[in-house]
Amino acid sequence: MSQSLHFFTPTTCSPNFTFPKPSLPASNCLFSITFWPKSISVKASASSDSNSAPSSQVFVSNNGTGGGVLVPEYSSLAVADVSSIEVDAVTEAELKENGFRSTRRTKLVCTIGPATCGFEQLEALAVGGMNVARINMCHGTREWHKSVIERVRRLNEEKGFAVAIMMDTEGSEIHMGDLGGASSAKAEDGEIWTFSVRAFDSPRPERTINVNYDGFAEDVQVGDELIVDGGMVTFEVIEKIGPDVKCRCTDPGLLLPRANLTFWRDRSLVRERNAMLPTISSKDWLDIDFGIAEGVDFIAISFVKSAEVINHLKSYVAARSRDHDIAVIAKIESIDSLKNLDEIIQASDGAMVARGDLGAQIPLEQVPSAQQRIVQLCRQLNKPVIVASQLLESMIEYPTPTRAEVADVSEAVRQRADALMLSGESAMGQYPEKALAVLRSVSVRIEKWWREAKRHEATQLPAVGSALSDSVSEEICNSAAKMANNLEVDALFVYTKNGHLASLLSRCRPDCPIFAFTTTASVRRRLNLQWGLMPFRLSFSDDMESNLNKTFSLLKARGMIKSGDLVIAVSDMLQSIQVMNVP
Ligand SMILES: Nc1ncnc2c1ncn2[C@@H]1O[C@H](COP(=O)(O)OP(=O)(O)O)[C@@H](O)[C@H]1O
Ligand SMILES: C=C(OP(=O)(O)O)C(=O)O
Ligand SMILES: [K+]
Ligand SMILES: [Mg+2]
Repeated sequence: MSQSLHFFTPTTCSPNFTFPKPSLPASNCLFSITFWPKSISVKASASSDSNSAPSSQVFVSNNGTGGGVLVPEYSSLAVADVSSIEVDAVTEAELKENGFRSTRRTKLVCTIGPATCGFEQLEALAVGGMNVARINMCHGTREWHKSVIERVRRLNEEKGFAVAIMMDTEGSEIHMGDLGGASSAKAEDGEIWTFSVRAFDSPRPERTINVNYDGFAEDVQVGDELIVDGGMVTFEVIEKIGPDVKCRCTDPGLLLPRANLTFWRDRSLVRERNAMLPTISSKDWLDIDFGIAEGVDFIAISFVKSAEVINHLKSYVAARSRDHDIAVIAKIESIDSLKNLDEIIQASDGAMVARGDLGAQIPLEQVPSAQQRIVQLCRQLNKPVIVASQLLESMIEYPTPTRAEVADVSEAVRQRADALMLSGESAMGQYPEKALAVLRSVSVRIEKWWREAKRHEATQLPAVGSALSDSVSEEICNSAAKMANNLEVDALFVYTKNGHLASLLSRCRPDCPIFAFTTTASVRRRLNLQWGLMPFRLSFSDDMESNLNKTFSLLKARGMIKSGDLVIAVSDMLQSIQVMNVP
């Protein structure tokens, strides 16, 4: 026997629309609930017939201009063409082997570098759970990045993955040159190194470092502390000779190509000049044009200072990428981005807690509270959030993580961030797949622990949109997620064209996985960054009865669901909630 609950929202109907009586008995329908502007009426009906006789449904169009009655045909569980739903083999295997409950909800982003740029290496990462591949425009040539994008795309096409591409801009940060081809250089305690804006002949003279910022020698003062990569190596400025700045190493360590540089005076970051640099440099604009032309899914903007630059970029992108949306992610990695956090996140399509540079700009002990604040705010404003940098730093060199790293990953999962990111671990480390496996297993374990402990957060999610139709969507998703937890359903199904309803469900962080059905490959890839969403590509109609029957038969044919599984479905064509057992 199956059941269904319908929530209808006549408030968004045209004025002369009249509601027909539901024709009963409906196929899988035991209850229908209708939301009226001032009252709620509940109708109950029962059917012993579990064969799929369709029900009449009242639907309300999502733009609030129309409505009508759908009487689906008696077609339903016909032979399914199992190829007409796109899902990757990993999700499929995960569902078949472990069932709904144990699927991973936290998404994983891998930075692609020399260690992972080959097709087989990329495939291994996709099989290992990579949801988003990040290319960092600080490093490598555009041709190199183009080849990575092409390989990921081929992987998606040939193997059914929905790995999204995130392009990360260089930004106007001050950084070192590329060490003349060396993979690293060791700076020892007390050594004198020269930092200069002069380009050196190759081979690079010993203990010299090129700096990309012309104002460098002018800006630093004798006595300043020069911090490489947020503290991997520290120098003290001892002398300035024209364009050359002589520094003594005070904290030894490994210098990596293009490592970020900050300088501190009297224990605080010198940022006056930095604040004058543009967020998006001329080189970044060329990279952005490249990203648009290549059809990347996300553009992450480094060193965002204000919402203005996000709005500027979003309108630029919207005017140039007509055929598919590119989401703009704000990287929170500077003092200014923390100051203007609310407006920046409000303007963006998502955010990244870029702890690498953030930890070089604020005292390290303030990074955890900043992370928590950013993650919470993103959740409230319904924007996906990525926790990035040094999650498993030691795994660049070693095959197992430190206990402290596992605790850090657990904390990010416990905060219910949408995604975790690998940087050097996957770009140039010795154990990219092992690092990914650690993120995967820690995520699954902590998520399970959270559910078992029934730690549903008490936090009330504030309203996101202001229009009535937005509020209706939010209420539907909040209610559906709550019902899913209370009824312990196996899965939530969401049918969404632009992905909005899926993100609202994800925001509720329900106990069960969310199967998100969408019609385009680009929306499917974008949804792959969001917590708990399993994105499928499927063509569907405005007729929910036939959509559900089609989905059930396709998923059953692939062994991803079975008769009797309890499912709650919501859709953005028909603002309703339906509860049913898979027939
Ligand atoms: N496309 C690339 N080509 C060469 N090396 C790369 C590339 N992407 C990343 N790397 C290497 O991986 C390291 C970590 O990557 P990431 O965290 O993205 O950069 P960064 O250290 O500059 O913040 C980089 O420092 C660099 O050594
Ligand atoms: C993710 C970060 O940015 P990038 O790796 O580009 O410096 C960071 O600073 O933490
Ligand atoms: K970057
Ligand atoms: Mg950074």
